[in-house]
Amino acid sequence: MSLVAGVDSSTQSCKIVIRDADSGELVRTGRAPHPNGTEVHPDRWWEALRKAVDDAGGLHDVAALSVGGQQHGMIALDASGEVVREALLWNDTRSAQAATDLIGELGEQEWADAIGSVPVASLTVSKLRWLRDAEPENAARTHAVALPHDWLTWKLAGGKGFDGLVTDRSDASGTGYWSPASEGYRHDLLERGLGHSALLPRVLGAHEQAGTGSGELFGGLLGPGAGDNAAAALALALGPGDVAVSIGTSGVVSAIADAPTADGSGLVTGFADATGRYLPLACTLNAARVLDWAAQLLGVDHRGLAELALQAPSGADGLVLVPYFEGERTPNRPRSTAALHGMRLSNTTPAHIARAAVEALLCSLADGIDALRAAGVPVQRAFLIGGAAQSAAVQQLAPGILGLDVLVPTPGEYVADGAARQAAWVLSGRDAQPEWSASGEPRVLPVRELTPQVREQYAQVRELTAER
Ligand SMILES: Nc1ncnc2c1ncn2[C@@H]1O[C@H](COP(=O)(O)OP(=O)(O)O)[C@@H](O)[C@H]1O
Ligand SMILES: O=C(CO)[C@@H](O)[C@H](O)COP(=O)(O)O
Repeated sequence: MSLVAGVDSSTQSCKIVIRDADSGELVRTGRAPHPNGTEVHPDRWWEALRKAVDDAGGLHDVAALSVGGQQHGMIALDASGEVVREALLWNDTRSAQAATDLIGELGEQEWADAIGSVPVASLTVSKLRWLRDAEPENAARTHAVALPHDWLTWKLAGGKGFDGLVTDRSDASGTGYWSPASEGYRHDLLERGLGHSALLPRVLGAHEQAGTGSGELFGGLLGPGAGDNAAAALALALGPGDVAVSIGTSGVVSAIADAPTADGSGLVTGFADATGRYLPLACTLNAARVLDWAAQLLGVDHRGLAELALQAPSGADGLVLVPYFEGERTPNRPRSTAALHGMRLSNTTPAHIARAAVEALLCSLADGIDALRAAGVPVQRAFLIGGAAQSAAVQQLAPGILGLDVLVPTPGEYVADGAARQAAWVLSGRDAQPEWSASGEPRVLPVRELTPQVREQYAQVRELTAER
């Protein structure tokens, strides 16, 4: 029996799954937390990976490993491979003005045609422009630019020299200087951001080997890895009409497409997937943490929050939360704040507030699904994944608000699973992906009653927020 490992280095934690390479059967798992904040030294991610590996009982018997990770994070490396400054994460919005400047120079549709997406604060190219303008000395020292999953794969291989710095097309497509349509880097756009050229990771094919581990933490075969959403799509084996709805720190709706998208409105980012196809996606900054906020405010745990939310009526008697606590990316409102509308003495009970929080989260994801449809992506059913997908209230309200049958796969780490599946693919040396039979059938939650009034009252107040 050969074993493979998949890593999810996500915003809040590092998770690892170890599975049988042939059947996909789960053998063991591990996890470790990441520090809070939107500016993190990559060494903290390496430390968390080491702890997660320990927690999983080590990698001594693992033949191949791939890393999936949070997308877009800017890791600037100097000529000797040292990190120039803390990485700026996908949800750091200080680069909002830089994104606006980049759009002003080229135009929305021109960016979408060039790289599949219109720059927002999250994209790496906007963060590099911020670095150029705010920290010119750090920009000048930047010799190479990597993403979180590229850097961790490189560290596993020993972290020496730049020949081993590799990435895959899914994560490259979230940088803002790689074109899914032409499958190549746009060095001109990198230079437009950073102000000078820099070395970029080599983009590997979907199941191409990325070398071997150095032996310090892992000595087996390394896969190319993937952006987290592409890794989850690999694990779910999404088909036409399927949408993955991921509720982690980010709220993401994504689908597999056979052709690249170029949405000049900026609502849908036209990324690549981890199999050679495409992954149109809409991503919000406010998802699981909206429920974390509500639970903390009301002094309950997540089970208690779900119970409260299910006690209140649909629409929370007109109490509507606009959940832009962290600013927002989709729609692009980086300076926005959250707002609670329609407050009356009678509808501000804990149950109403809990209900408004869950409805706000689902309405913002439903807006993302509308944007996918408007970009020509067929949408028929939704797979619910990510930490907050386990909320009973989210599960119960999702079909009515999303207007779709919802499938809840067996609780698990779908990003890490997708990375493990990629590792098995690399290990097999075959062109076809491994057929894994081990994952159980998802639970189907059919649409019983549509609740369009919840989305209508949300749409009425969605624009009414103060700037930070
Ligand atoms: N039962 C639950 N109900 C609501 N939220 C939950 C539940 N379980 C976990 N979460 C939340 O999910 C988030 C972690 O999900 P995860 O997908 O791992 O995030 P990320 O990928 O961004 O690190 C946390 O904010 C956590 O509080
Ligand atoms: O920015 C995006 C997608 O474009 C996010 O999906 C990040 O990749 C972070 O994901 P989580 O850690 O929240 O799952």
